Amino acid sequence: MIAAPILTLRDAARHYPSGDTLVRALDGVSFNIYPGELVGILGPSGSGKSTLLLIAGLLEPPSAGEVHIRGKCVSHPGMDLDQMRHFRRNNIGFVFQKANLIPFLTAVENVALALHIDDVPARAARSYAAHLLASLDLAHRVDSIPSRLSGGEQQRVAVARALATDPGLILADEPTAALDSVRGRQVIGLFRQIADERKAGVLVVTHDPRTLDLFDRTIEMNDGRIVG
Ligand SMILES: Nc1ncnc2c1ncn2[C@@H]1O[C@H](COP(=O)(O)OP(=O)(O)OP(=O)(O)O)[C@@H](O)[C@H]1O
Repeated sequence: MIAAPILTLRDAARHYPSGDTLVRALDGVSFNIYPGELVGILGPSGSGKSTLLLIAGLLEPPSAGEVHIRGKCVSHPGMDLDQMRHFRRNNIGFVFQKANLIPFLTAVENVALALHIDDVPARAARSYAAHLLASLDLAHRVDSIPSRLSGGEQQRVAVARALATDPGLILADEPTAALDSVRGRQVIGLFRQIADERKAGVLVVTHDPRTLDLFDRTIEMNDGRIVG
């Protein structure tokens, strides 16, 4: 039996007014992401990749169309923003180009913070955060502040933070752009492992052709549409 999709976009569009015209940043996009899949989003600058992540990540409602998570409609043009925030916090982890860690907190504190927001008691949050960091080969770095970590280590802490609430869906916007090829491959390798072991769906915007062999498939964008 084929598993149900974790994420579905159905004719999703996002338009921005610009003077007298409308910029069609996303122009009617439909696809499914299944649990355990690692999918790359490719396309030239301005093709709509980041907009697609904004809509799929429930950070903005679409101008038209729907977003479903595990078969439930969680975003459409009239959707309540508080409800979208609720679905986002319970289902989605984000990783960005820069790790954006809080500079005066240690690695373990940065990860545990994601759990404090969900009212997990401090000791349990710290213990789970340390466990997550250890699973990403950062056991020796739990008490280091970000400036003592390499770029690759900082990005692995950001991945641990994204995993803290055990989301079924991970969205990443150019997570390897600031890393050398070896560290970039490690980060995509980590996403591969997360998809395989946690059965999360992982969607990664990437310009990095060196890691494409690690993906199950790619979605190619141009002018706000899927072209391949
Ligand atoms: N808030 C906004 N207001 C107006 N236009 C926007 C807005 N956000 C995006 N756009 C436009 O929508 C189009 C798609 O932008 P988007 O950032 O999604 O592309 P991208 O493929 O992620 O580009 P890049 O690879 O350069 O990050 C572009 O023409 C952009 O200028």
